[in-house]
Amino acid sequence: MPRTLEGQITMEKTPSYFVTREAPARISAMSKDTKLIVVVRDPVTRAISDYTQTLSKRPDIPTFESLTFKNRSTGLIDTSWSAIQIGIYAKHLELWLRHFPVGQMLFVSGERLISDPAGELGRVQDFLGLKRIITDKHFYFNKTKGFPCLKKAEGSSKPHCLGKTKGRTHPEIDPAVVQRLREFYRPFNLKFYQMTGHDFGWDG
Ligand SMILES: Nc1ncnc2c1ncn2[C@@H]1O[C@H](COP(=O)(O)OS(=O)(=O)O)[C@@H](OP(=O)(O)O)[C@H]1O
Repeated sequence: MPRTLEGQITMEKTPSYFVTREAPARISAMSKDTKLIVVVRDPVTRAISDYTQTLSKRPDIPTFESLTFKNRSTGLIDTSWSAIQIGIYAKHLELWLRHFPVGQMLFVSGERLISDPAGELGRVQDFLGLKRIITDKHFYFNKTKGFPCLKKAEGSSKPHCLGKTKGRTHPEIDPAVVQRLREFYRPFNLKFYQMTGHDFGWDG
């Protein structure tokens, strides 16, 4: 990490930190005052999104349905498959809470980041002790992309949407498999809501 002067904030983003066992101790050893921001979305949609990303690079992989189960007839989920394992947020969070107080972590809703980006970024700015510079007026909904985009990219006067790798169309998944995954995640989600003090609304 670069040196940070008084009045500056240094930010670092890596999707895998949250699920890397060594990360909490290492980050705490570097600076125990580090503020942590975690973006989470419905773990079922997350798993399908993860699969969609892999499929785009390796079109020959087995179906989502077959990778989900250790044994499809008994409904036993393969929790060693990373697309499934990453969504067990409560388990990952337990390891972080051994090193950081929960108040030093902000959990951003991936769903609200799409439905109300300015609102969710308002929470981020407050958490970081920043003025609310980014507001509703910075965003518009791009119908072609199907997502909110920036009216002006930084240092430019042109609108800016995220790239093609963000917001891909997901394949159709057998509804029974989706239902089984919802059942599987439910207790972990409820635990996660308790731990964070925030109901993300993934379980109806
Ligand atoms: N504004 C906007 N535009 C496009 N996409 C948006 C936006 N806000 C959130 N998202 C969601 O971000 C998802 C991709 O982010 P990732 O978490 O995969 O990114 S990363 O790999 O962790 O960097 C991506 O997931 P998929 O839809 O599954 O592709 C989007 O749903």
